[in-house]
Amino acid sequence: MAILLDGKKTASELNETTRKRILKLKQCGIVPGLAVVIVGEDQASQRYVRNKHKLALKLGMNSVIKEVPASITEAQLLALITELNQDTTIQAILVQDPLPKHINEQRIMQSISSTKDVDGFTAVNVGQLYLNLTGNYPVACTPKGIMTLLEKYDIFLRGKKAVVIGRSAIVGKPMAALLVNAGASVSILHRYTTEIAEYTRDADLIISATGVLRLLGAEAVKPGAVIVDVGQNLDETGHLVGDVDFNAVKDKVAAITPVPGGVGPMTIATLMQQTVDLTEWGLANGK
Ligand SMILES: Nc1nc(=O)c2c([nH]1)NC[C@@H]1CN(c3ccc(C(=O)N[C@@H](CCC(=O)O)C(=O)O)cc3)C=[N+]21
Ligand SMILES: [Mg+2]
Repeated sequence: MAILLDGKKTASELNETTRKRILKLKQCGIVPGLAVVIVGEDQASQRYVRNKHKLALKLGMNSVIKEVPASITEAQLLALITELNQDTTIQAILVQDPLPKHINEQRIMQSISSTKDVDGFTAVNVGQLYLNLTGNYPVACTPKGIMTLLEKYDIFLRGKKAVVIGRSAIVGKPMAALLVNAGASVSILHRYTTEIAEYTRDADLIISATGVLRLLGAEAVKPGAVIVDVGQNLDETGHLVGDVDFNAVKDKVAAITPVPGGVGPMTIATLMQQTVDLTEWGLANGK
């Protein structure tokens, strides 16, 4: 059986550090504030947002949820973001993806102040990541959380063959940038890749973020590979599972993230970590 990359445990350790940082800030009269904007009533999104809210409160931060109907106009949503950009009690803003089709998602995400962009979605923050600049800037929470998890388990990346499946702005692209910056050789696969297994069979590290049930089985992975599963799919029995056929690969690979209890909790813990980062960075700039 492979080593389980325990995201639940690693996240709770990270959350403990975050809680202490918040305690210190509060002793100076500063309370980190996270605003989460949720548009419409998508079931999964509502559950994620509730979980984030509960954790934020537990760690002692100020958590604000802005729930708006799916019928909101783009102009109204832009006005809400402007309001949050100017709100001095809010240090971090997250607009829950996906947004309704009548709203231009990029226009909304790019309207978030780059100094409050806790997801690292704005062009200036993406650019800093891509250029591997040193200094303080937020990075997309799921890929950053994955890097924290790989580090925790001493997974060596320099010179390794990594395959990222999925090219989204939220996971695949920032994940690939982080891995390249860490010295891995990275292939980004996506819906137009004709033969995924051609790449994954040779990979030392596979990050799958597709939402396709059982995308990868035993024949698609190399013995001793490390598997990170970002998928959140429901199987035929209604259980939450990833993209990878866990039971089929677990005795072949060296390490694998479980779903649930792998990447998901790391994403939320990283969101909390970066809310405190943004708060502290704002202080350093005298804001
Ligand atoms: N602006 C934005 N930033 C995001 O980071 C973002 C987003 N929009 N939209 C949706 C996706 C998805 N996402 C998840 C976070 C935690 C779990 C998570 O905690 N999963 C648990 C299971 C939770 C359950 O019970 O369903 C686990 O895997 O153990 C899952 C998915 C963040 N996202
Ligand atoms: Mg994709």
